[in-house]
Amino acid sequence: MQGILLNGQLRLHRNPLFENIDEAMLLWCWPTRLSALRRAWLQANLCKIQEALRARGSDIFVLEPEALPAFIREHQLSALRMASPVAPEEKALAKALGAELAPANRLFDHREAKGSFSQFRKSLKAPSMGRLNALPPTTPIKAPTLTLPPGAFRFDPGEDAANERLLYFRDQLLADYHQSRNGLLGNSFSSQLSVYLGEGILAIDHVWQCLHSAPTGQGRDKLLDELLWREFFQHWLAQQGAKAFAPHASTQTDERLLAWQQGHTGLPLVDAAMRELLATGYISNRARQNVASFLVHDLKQDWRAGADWFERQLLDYDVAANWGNWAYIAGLGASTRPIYFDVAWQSRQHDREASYIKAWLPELGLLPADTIHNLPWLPEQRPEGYPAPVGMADWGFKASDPKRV
Ligand SMILES: Cc1cc2nc3c(=O)[nH]c(=O)nc-3n(C[C@H](O)[C@H](O)[C@H](O)COP(=O)(O)OP(=O)(O)OC[C@H]3O[C@@H](n4cnc5c(N)ncnc54)[C@H](O)[C@@H]3O)c2cc1C
Repeated sequence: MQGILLNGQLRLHRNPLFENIDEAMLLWCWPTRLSALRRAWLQANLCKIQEALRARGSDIFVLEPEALPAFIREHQLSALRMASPVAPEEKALAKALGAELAPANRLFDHREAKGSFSQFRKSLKAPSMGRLNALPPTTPIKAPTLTLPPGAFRFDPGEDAANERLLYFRDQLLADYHQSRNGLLGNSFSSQLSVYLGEGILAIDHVWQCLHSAPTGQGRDKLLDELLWREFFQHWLAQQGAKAFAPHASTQTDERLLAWQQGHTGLPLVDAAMRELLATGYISNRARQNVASFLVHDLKQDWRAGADWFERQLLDYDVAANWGNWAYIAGLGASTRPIYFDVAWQSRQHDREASYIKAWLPELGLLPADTIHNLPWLPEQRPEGYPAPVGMADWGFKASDPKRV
């Protein structure tokens, strides 16, 4: 019998891994680097899919990665099918296991992504829509029952919840997305579909088709563009291979990395975002850009330490989107010019009333928004318990090297 590894394609519907297979052992392997929160989120999604698979006479075996070879031997699996990987580590694993590769959660097969995003975008025609409605194969042996982790998540787990969010976003939020997308606080400023796309709980072609079917407008066009950014990084990483993880000029990390990770840098926007990330496993794109730029360009820490931290924390972790965006900001990726986010300016621009900052940093609750944004503070303005800034490259930015945003 064959084995099917569901990593990256963790869903029942439109799953190319199920094509032309009636009986198979369905497997899923834990990633190696992840926080307790991300593990719990994945476990909640695995519980959902196990329930749905069992209702169809199938099941899922969840394994630690080192147990996979023994499992294959023990159950005498004749072959292993998995989604075509993009990152070198997963490619090596697929090769070692002699896996048969099925399409990954992408809109296009191999595309050139060597130049800029706009060049990539211009080269695209309409994405190919899979017409897959293969049923999951039956699994003859019952797997251990997975237990739902305690506690609630910011997002509802499972394929049904993912589809509900997709439709809600299309019908209620998409039209204004071009205006709301730089928001920081709440669940309405963007689609928040990344938490379902990361592990393939939603099929990307289904998402594309669904959002494309909405009335045309700036919100819809901007969102479709973002899906192409996702696509761009997938192809970029596949082409870069190990080069995508190359060190920067700075390979240092020091105690400021820990201050950044824990949200104790003394820069309110950065601290709010990093504490939100720790608490919920998700932050907005605007927040990600700011904290990444701050770590690399202001704190001069090794960009890979930041990407590695995000890898562990993000519920929506995606190897290509994460490492691709980090490299991009560091100036090592698709853009060779580093991108510098002026956190003080960004903070005023995107959190005018400081409501995001105050939501995550209650110790700043009594400070007027103007004071919060007027950085650097005088020592007497800093509330007790809130740290002094651990560093900012240049409070009054000179128009020198990195591109300022
Ligand atoms: C440093 C850094 C690390 C990131 N790490 C990840 C990651 O691990 N996983 C991840 O999915 N995204 C990552 N992103 C991209 C982006 O921040 C998230 O996709 C987005 O914030 C998720 O929220 P959303 O689904 O509401 O996005 P929306 O704004 O609603 O966008 C819709 C979808 O488009 C795609 N998308 C949007 N922006 C980008 C982008 N810049 N790059 C690639 N795809 C994009 C995502 O699939 C997203 O779900 C990262 C960005 C930065 C700057």
